[in-house]
Amino acid sequence: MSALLSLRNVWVEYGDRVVLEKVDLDVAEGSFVSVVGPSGAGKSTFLRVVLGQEVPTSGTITLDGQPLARECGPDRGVVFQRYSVFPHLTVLQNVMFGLECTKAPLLARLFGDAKKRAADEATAMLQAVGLGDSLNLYPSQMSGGMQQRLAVAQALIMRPRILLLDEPFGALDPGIRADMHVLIRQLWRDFGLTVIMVTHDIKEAFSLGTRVLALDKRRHDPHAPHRFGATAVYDLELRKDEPAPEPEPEAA
Ligand SMILES: Nc1ncnc2c1ncn2[C@@H]1O[C@H](COP(=O)(O)OP(=O)(O)OP(=O)(O)O)[C@@H](O)[C@H]1O
Repeated sequence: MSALLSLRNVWVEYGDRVVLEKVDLDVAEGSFVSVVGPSGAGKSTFLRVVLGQEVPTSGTITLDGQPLARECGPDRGVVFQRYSVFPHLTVLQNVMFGLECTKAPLLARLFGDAKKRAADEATAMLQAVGLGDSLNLYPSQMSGGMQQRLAVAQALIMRPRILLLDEPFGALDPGIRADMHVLIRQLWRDFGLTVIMVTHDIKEAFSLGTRVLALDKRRHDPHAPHRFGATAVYDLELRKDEPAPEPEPEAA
């Protein structure tokens, strides 16, 4: 199967500081790639490059065989650790906003039948993430877990080719985090998603991912720690089909 996303000899450097070096990677459609690595290894930089927020110093990235567009389009969805929802919009408006921006780029507003169709589509997506009863709430009226569900719905409504998750559950309490694990696996299966998730939680990386990628420096110069960057030092293909079931919570 040809790769959905390919990185070839990708380097990211800031002045004389090398953050990523020689990253070569193929991500198959339908895979769930967990990215782990020590703090400062360049995991978020890697995501920003795939998102298009950052242009690599050298190397090529293709999505569906095409060079990655400079600006992030609807082909890439993203959910960050901190809530990226609009506080002044209701849950439903937050999810409709992306559709309105795409379908009515000048006004970012839809009317009549087009608006009704967008509302129906957004409502269905909100039901899929478990917020079907919260359409008219504002983000400030919701828990952190609910806001992350909303952020996931916002990303998925654009039907991205690839979903990027940057520590999406890092700020959540353990119980809520477990609920989010169940949700994201279900969405991954139901929507046939391709996911790249950065996490500090090794257990999370292995329980959710079909593949675990570790970014770290292969070479280290103690006299010039910035001289070498991180690359994929481990690349473990776990399962072809679907992740293992969520482990039972540990007894207190
Ligand atoms: N715009 C920038 N200019 C200079 N250095 C940068 C820039 N962005 C990131 N860096 C450096 O690149 C390195 C990698 O940062 P990055 O945030 O990608 O690491 P990370 O693995 O995601 O870290 P963490 O796990 O702590 O979130 C860090 O040393 C950081 O200081």
